[in-house]
This record gives sequence, C-alpha cells and structure tokens, in this order.
Amino acid sequence: MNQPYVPLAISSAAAPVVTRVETVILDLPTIRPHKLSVATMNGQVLTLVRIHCSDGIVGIGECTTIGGLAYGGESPESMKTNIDTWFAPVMMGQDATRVQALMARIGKMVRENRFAKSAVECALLDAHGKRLGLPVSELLGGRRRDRLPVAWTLASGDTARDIGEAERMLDLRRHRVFKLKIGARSIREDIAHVAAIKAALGDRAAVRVDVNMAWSEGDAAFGMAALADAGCDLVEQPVASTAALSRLVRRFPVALMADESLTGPESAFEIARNQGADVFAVKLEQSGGAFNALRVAAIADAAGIGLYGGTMLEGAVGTVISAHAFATFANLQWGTELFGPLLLTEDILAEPLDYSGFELTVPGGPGLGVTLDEDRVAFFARDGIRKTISLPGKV
Ligand SMILES: O=C(O)C[C@H]1C=CC(=O)O1
Ligand SMILES: [Mn+2]
Repeated sequence: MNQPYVPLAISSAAAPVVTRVETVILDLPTIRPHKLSVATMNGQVLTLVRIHCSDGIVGIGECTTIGGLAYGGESPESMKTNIDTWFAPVMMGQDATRVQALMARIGKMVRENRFAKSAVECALLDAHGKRLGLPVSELLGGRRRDRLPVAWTLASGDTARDIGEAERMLDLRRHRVFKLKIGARSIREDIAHVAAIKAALGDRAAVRVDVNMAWSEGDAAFGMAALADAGCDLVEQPVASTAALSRLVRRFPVALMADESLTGPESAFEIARNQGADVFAVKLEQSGGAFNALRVAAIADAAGIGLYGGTMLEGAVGTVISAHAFATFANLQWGTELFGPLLLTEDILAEPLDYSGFELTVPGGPGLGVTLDEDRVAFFARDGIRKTISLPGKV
C-alpha cells in the first residue's frame, strides 16, 4: 500500500522565532572629507540592527545613507525609528528560519524603506546562516567566487591630492580602478581633473567617473565625448532622468552606468526595456535587500547589461552582505567598489576584512562570517560611552 504523502516539515511549531529587534546608531569619522556633487561627508553614520532569536542566535545587519538625506528619502535616524516602531512588532514571534516569508510579511505592512528592509533581511540571513553553519552566499544560491576586485573613489576635490592617493593605493596593491566624483564644478574643470589623473596613472589604472546626476542632458553629451577622449572608461549616472540616460547610451565610446535610477527589480526592468544603460551599479540597499539585488542581476544578464557591485559607503556589515551577494552573480564584468570600511578611520569588526592584491576576500564562516568588536560598537554608539573611555585607532 502506498504511504500517505507527508509534507517535509521545514518549519514546525518549535522553529526558532524572533524575540527582539535592537538598533543602534554609530557615528564614525572618515579618513578625509569625501566630496560628492550631492554632499561632502566628514563622517559616516551607520544604523546597526541586531535580531535576537529564541534559539539564542543573534543576526546583524546595517543600513547607511550618504550625506544624511542628501542621496534619498531614508536617513540613519529614520531607519532606526522605523525599524524600532514599525518593523519590530511585525517580526516578533515570527519564524526566524523563513527569511523570504518574513520579508514578504514586512513588505505588506511597510511600504518603501528599502534601506531599512535591506538591513533587516541581512540580519535574518546572518542568523539563519549561523544556525545552519553556512555562509550567507550559500543561502543566496551559492558563491561563484571568493575574491572580488575593489575600486576606490578619489574624492578629495583636489587633483594633486587625488593623484597622490591613487599612487599610494597602487603601491599598497589595494586598488587599480579609480572612480572620480565629479559634477560639483564646471564641466571643463571636471574634464581637466579627470584627464590629469588618467594621464598620471596611464595604463596602470582604470579611471571612471560618477556624476551623481549633476548634469543636464546637453552637459552630458559634451561631457561624455570629452571623458572618452580623456581615457575614462565608464560614466556613472550623468543625468537624473532615465529617458535621458537611454538617449545618451552608446552615442560615445565610453560605457554608461545606471546608479540612482536603479531602485530594484522594477526599475531594472524598465531601464533594460528602454536600453537605458550599458552597466548596472547594483546596490543592496537601493535594491531593497540581497534577494532583490539578485533579481536585478538576473534582469541585467537577460538584457545583456554588464554588472558592477556598488556601495552606499556602508561600513563592514553592509559591505560584507554585499560581498556575499556579488559572489553569487553569474557575471560581474565591472568588478565592485566595496571599499566602504576603508573610508572609515575605525574598524568595528573583531577581525578586519582582508583587502589585498586589489581584491576583497568574501568571508567564509557561517552567516556573514564576521564578528562585531562590541567595545568599539559601544564606544562609537551615538550618546554612548565615547566620552568616558578611549580606544586605539586604526593603524
Ligand atoms: O555611487 C555613489 O553614488 C555613492 C558612493 C559609491 C562610491 C562613492 O564614493 O560614493
Ligand atoms: Mn553612484
């Protein structure tokens, strides 16, 4: 006689559940002012999320913005408030092992808030990876690579200083791809800046630019032609409008990358449908989390669009979840810019990440594969214990 079908119990009444959601804001100094067309950053603010589960496992996540509200609608403070007030009650008592189901539940109760969702999803993935003894990259489909090329952003605002910084990065074998932040000055000044840096570095390095939407379409047509002549190989989001992006693409011998226009799978599909970019800068926070970033990558692959692993200048935790996701991409033709922790004067991990040979090593331990240095977290917590103790800085 046939046995009756019994569905495999992945989740049971005894499945671990979420018991506490904790958030803390950290204020960390940057190694130098970081000048973008939208803001000058003298420090970075990280919102850390800890999700405690009934099996004793704690997962960590992070959300970060650029220049507070200068880049988008979420700020570190709004992310903390929204997670504490609106996400946490929806998560309490829920099965912590069903990450996608729990994210879908949050999605029904919380509109938008992609950055905050990304941090919460990261913490759930970290917890579940620790529980299963698997790196997050395996939960995301399996890694294809252990090391990721990492670009560096030259954004001191000073040409000679930027050249010196690039030379130092080449000597250290940390970076050989440089992204220049332009768009705050006149186009002619910006082109001269890019051309001088490319001329100094020659074939030893690739030079790319990020305009952060500062140009009009007319500016961009002039600028892209001149940038191609200067030896720049990639122009990132020169204009705000996606329609203008699609009118600029392939008109100049320089690749065009979408960044701000890309806010998850739906916008990725629209840009792909309109042939609006050669390359996508995939960011986990902009996409609304790792699973959405994988969807964006699948759309790019299907449309023949190249892939680049972007950053919102996250600290170590946000950088590591991005590394796990990018390690699974079938294609990563343009490398990554996962240098966020290097822009900060302080490490908040017990063991710093390995940046060597122009690449970042994707951690191999369970979950994210990293551990917070709790003393440093307590020290840099906003309104924390910074005023009463001192810790040695990064060497
Ligand atoms: O791409 C952006 O717009 C944001 C970010 C990434 C690198 C950097 O310096 O700024
Ligand atoms: Mn950008």
